[in-house]
Amino acid sequence: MTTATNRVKIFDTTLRDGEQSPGATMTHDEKLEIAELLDQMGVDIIEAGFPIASEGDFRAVSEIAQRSQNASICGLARANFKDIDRCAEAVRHAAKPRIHTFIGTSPLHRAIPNLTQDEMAQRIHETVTHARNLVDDVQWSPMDATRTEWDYLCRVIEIAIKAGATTINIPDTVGYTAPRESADLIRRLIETVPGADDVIFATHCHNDLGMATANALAAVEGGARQIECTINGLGERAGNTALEEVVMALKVRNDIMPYTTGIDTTKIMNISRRVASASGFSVQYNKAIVGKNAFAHESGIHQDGMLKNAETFEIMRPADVGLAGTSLPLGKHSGRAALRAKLNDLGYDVADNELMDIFVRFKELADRKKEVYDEDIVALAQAGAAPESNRLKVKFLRVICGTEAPQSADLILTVDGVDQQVTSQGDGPVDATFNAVKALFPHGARLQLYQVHAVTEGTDAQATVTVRLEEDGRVVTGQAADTDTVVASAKAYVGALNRLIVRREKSGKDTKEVSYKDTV
Ligand SMILES: CC(=O)SCCNC(=O)CCNC(=O)[C@H](O)C(C)(C)COP(=O)(O)OP(=O)(O)OC[C@H]1O[C@@H](n2cnc3c(N)ncnc32)[C@H](O)[C@@H]1OP(=O)(O)O
Ligand SMILES: CC(C)C(=O)C(=O)O
Ligand SMILES: [Mg+2]
Repeated sequence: MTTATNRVKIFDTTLRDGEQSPGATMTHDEKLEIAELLDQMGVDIIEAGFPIASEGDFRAVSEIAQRSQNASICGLARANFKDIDRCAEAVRHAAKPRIHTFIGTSPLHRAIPNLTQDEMAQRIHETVTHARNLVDDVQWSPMDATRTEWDYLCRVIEIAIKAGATTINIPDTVGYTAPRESADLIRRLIETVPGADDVIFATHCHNDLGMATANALAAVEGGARQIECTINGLGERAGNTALEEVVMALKVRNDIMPYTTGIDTTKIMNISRRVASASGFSVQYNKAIVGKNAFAHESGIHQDGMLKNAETFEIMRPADVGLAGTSLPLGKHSGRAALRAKLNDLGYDVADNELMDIFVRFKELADRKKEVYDEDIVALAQAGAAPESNRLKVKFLRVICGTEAPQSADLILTVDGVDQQVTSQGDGPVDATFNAVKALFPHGARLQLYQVHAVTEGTDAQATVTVRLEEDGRVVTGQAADTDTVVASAKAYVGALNRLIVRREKSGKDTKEVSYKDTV
């Protein structure tokens, strides 16, 4: 039975082994919701808890058993009648109930209850027989199988099969094995143990050495037809095999691993997020399949490739795991192709020279900012380049501010191509800066509006500053964006003055009357 089929059963233990992670406890309602999602996504067996562990675990397993539509519902039990009876009681309402009983068979684990090999063998015979008298579907696990002596492992597995176990799970309890050994172990057990062909062999791997997924897949190649796993790889210590990883590996590399599962992979992202929020274990950004960056590309060369052909840098489609699409976040490593695509998305159809100008300012911004958001790009596109014809340009600004007044601003303003410098004081850094501008470019315009708007969230967000000036009925507005609010303020103010100069020229007013402060 074991290897005759290429269908691999998925046994999810998020609610049992996953919940054993310190700090990952889930509420009753969260467990019911996650079980429902697991059932809907096509998991074959849900290990819903350890019924003897607590009243809460018992209640969760019983209720999940009653509600489950498709999956077998399994509970865990130690090798004693009390645990097994409690487990049977919890799963009895399931359409397909399963008892999973286990005992540690390695020398280290045999020493804990201080049982001889014969005494433990006898205990296995009695407990599996007892479980099988209660339900038809019994899974037995020699805990720490990968550190159990070969002969003894074969002996106890044979006993469990003879006592009625229908699934033999081979746990790598402490994440000790490696892929070749994992495959060989299952293959040799199936070849050696009498009755092995009548049961399903399962693999249950932990990730202590980061090999849980590789070991589980290798076990399948060795003949295992059930993978025990958890959503997001949640589980004891470094976690268990991640469901999403083995399922997607079997799907994407079906050419070399021709096995199938019953999982609807488009439900992966949703359940991953739900488990993350219920357990409080957020998913690391670079986690395979479900990490925030698993389908995100920031580097220009990758983004350019993705825009031309998504297969260049993605081996699966985001939709296959339930994601709306690939994301091409803009950052310091991005190039023009992605910037243009983003501008187009945001409704800006820019000519090549405009793109070049925005790109230069975008790179300046990206060098200072962790992430460049859509709103930042809009701000860059709207602020526009300082035209070459502008008579005033902010070249340098340094402000001293803090609890001790007065605040001061050291400004170099390029006026008609000549750098002029002044240090001014004011009531706050913006006031000091505006005083400095006024000192270098005296004018009678009245400040009508000064407005600061944080473009995005975070302390490194760009500020967009709007300055509106009025002079002789002429109203001009300047706008600028920068991660430094005072720099944005200076640029917006100077931008408004440049527009004022243009308006004066257009209205025929002699600009010569504008006197520039002649200082260094
Ligand atoms: C590899 C795994 O994931 S194994 C599953 C681990 N999960 C858990 O332990 C979570 C739930 N556990 C619990 O709530 C508690 O440990 C309980 C309710 C099961 C037991 O609690 P307690 O009776 O207070 O025992 P405690 O946890 O201190 O020690 C475990 C006992 O189980 C025994 N034991 C451990 N595994 C097995 C087993 N497979 N079969 C029989 N007995 C076992 C130990 O020898 C020890 O027995 P002792 O009390 O006679 O010394
Ligand atoms: C209970 C068993 C199967 C287990 O979780 C392990 O050995 O890791
Ligand atoms: Mg485990």
